Amino acid sequence: MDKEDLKRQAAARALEEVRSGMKLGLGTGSTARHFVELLGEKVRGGLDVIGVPTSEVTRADAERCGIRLTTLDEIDRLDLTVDGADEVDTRLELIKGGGGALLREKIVAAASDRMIVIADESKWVDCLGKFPLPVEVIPFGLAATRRAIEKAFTQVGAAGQLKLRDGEAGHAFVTDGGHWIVDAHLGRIPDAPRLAKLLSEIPGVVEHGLFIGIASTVVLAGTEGIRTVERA
Ligand SMILES: O=C[C@H](O)[C@H](O)[C@H](O)COP(=O)(O)O
Repeated sequence: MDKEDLKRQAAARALEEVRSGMKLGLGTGSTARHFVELLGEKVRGGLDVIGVPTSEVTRADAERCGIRLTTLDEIDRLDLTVDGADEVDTRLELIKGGGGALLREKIVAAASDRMIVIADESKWVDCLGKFPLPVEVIPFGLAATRRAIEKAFTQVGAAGQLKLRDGEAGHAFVTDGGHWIVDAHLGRIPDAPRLAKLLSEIPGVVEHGLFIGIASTVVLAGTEGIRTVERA
């Protein structure tokens, strides 16, 4: 069984939580794409749901799958967001943003009554940080923002290289929101909740990939089967 099979299994389990009439947040990434595709099959079979996509890529996938879409300007709350993660720790805190969608993902997840994270077992970690932490920034004053981010790392006892994410043709990667991303190769994040707070206070930081206190449930698919972990 390869990793894509595991991702699809996790997505299928999350789909069991979806009922007609639900307003859904549709995540971004390869695991969330399995959920969107499986949801599309159910929609074509008569399931009546509406979704808010967390990226332009997911919008295109959802439209291709025939899922009705709306925005958070049209509806105020979502019943459930289903999304992937780059890392999930034992407290269900997350690193997200490996695909650059963290800002819209966090806005949508925060507007949802529940967030189910779907992942293959490789995403489950004891301590966040081995995956580089994405930090979404604006280009203006970037050197000052980088210095402030590095100071925040020091304050939580973390350290590592901060790298501007490359896009196409040698330009910086640009998010759906028109911002840039710096990835922090920290290795370990000793106090993720405190780092999240410190990063959020930096003027040039638009958002960061630490999702603290947001995920309700994680569905992990592994070679031994599927495990569901609820936030304590
Ligand atoms: O920006 C991308 C999102 O945060 C994804 O949910 C995350 O990177 C996980 O993606 P994948 O399911 O492809 O590992």
